[in-house]
Amino acid sequence: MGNLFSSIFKSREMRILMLGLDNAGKTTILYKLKLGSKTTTTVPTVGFNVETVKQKNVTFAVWDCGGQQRVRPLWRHYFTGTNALIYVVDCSDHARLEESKNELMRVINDKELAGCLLIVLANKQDMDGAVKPKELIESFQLNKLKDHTWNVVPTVATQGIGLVESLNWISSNSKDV
Ligand SMILES: Nc1nc2c(ncn2[C@@H]2O[C@H](COP(=O)(O)OP(=O)(O)OP(=O)(O)O)[C@@H](O)[C@H]2O)c(=O)[nH]1
Ligand SMILES: [Mg+2]
Repeated sequence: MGNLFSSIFKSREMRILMLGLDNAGKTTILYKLKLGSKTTTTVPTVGFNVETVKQKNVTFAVWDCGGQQRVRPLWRHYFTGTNALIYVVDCSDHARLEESKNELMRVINDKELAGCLLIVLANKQDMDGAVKPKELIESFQLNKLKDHTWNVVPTVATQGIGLVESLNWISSNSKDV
């Protein structure tokens, strides 16, 4: 009985790594999740931000790394122990979709991220001509990913649309925590 009780009510902790090109909306997402309706302005991240976000019985430690090209080599230092990768894409930035895809493939195939969940946020859906999740799946060829459970969620970070749903998808699809 004690075990049953604790397995139902025990709070879980998950380590979340958030990556994506500069200007994708990562820091906006982090603080929207942390602060809710309060609006925040962001500056390009040099280094990282980390915040804990509680959602139901899960505590997410969300690591938001700067995406500028010169700081991308730092990403790998945050891989160890990651339960889920949130990869943020600016869907209005057609010119850099290919670059974004290439960075994702480089990262997700790293041994340190073997078996972690992948959720791709198709962000900036409020912008005219934004690439839709279906098109993103095709251009990123996500169906070729065999070693990761993945999902694509449409988001508008500035309005908080799609963010809590993304955390819920992560907690309900994680096996080992
Ligand atoms: N229209 C629109 N703008 C957004 C959205 N999400 C973020 N932005 C804007 O995009 C810009 C960049 O957002 P950040 O959150 O700083 O981007 P970042 O991914 O953290 O960038 P780096 O720290 O340089 O890696 C800001 O001006 C945000 O207000 C969105 O869903 N729609
Ligand atoms: Mg940032």
